[in-house]
Amino acid sequence: MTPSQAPFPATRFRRTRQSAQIRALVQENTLSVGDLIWPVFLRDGKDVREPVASMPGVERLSIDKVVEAAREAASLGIPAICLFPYTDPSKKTEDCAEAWNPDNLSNTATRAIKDAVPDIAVMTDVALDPYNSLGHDGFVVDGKIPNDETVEALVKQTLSQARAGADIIGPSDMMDSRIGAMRAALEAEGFKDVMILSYAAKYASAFYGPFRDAVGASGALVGDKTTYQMNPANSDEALRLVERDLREGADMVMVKPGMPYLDICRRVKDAFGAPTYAYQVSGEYAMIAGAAQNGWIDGQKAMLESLMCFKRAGCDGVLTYFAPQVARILNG
Ligand SMILES: NCc1[nH]cc(CCC(=O)O)c1CC(=O)O
Repeated sequence: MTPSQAPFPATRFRRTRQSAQIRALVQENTLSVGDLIWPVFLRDGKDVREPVASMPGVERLSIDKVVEAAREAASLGIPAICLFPYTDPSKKTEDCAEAWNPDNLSNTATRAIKDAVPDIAVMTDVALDPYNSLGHDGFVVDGKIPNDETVEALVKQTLSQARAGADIIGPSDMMDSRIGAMRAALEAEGFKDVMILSYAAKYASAFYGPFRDAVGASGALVGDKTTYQMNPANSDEALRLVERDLREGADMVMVKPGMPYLDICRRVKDAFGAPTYAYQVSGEYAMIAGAAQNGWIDGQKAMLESLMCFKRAGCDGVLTYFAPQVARILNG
């Protein structure tokens, strides 16, 4: 499209900005509650709400509390909640077997939410890091992360989540070929309607720091994740990964982190037109919430602006820790 306009003064751009009513008429994008996926942190116990120090306003919730949270989210109109477990360190092992335990925290919470709150979609996380004593998303063998052995484990984890009732499976591990393997296993077990939202373009990012605190993986992690997560310098590679994952059967794709990667969101949406999501990650949340707490920015305005920008960049939706807060504002 080539924008065309008459020269000044026939064209005065400020004419279409002169009042709230006129600005509303020419607004190109909208943010709505239906765009939100709410990531929440789980922990064991009962009646527990435990603040996450590096994410002001975010708490780890025991299962009874997460059911309450899901009920509230559903009543606000939030379509999906995404579960991340804080695993007791005594359950973390090098073989990561807790990841596919049918009764692990994530699967137990999924069943509890699906029972009590049928009208919210449950998304789960596929990766070994919450269960790995070495903190990586895959197995660690001789200091390396073996791809194919890890994919076998991710498939077991996927099936345990589908059996627990997960609606959307979110592989965040960045192993090659996992989408195809997961899709085939889901199909073979009759889970034809279980969706896959692939973390297709996931970058090795410093913005995940507070999340690793929240799930207790910071202390455990040996080394970094640069042999499987993407180099922040790359953009063409993101398109190749998205194409690969769509061809393997992903229903939806994600770019992660969000705000520093809006150019990737736009390229992905333009190139494939697939349902495209961004993850406004823990460090992005912490920057806004932390600055707001100090009185350095208007937290509410910054939150709304940041989320609108994802829509402008072509995203169909956003995973954001701000979901309930923003839903309350949007609902008036
Ligand atoms: N499988 C790990 C995982 N899943 C979601 C996040 C980050 C989310 C956030 O920072 O909010 C991470 C962190 C990582 O890759 O180390």
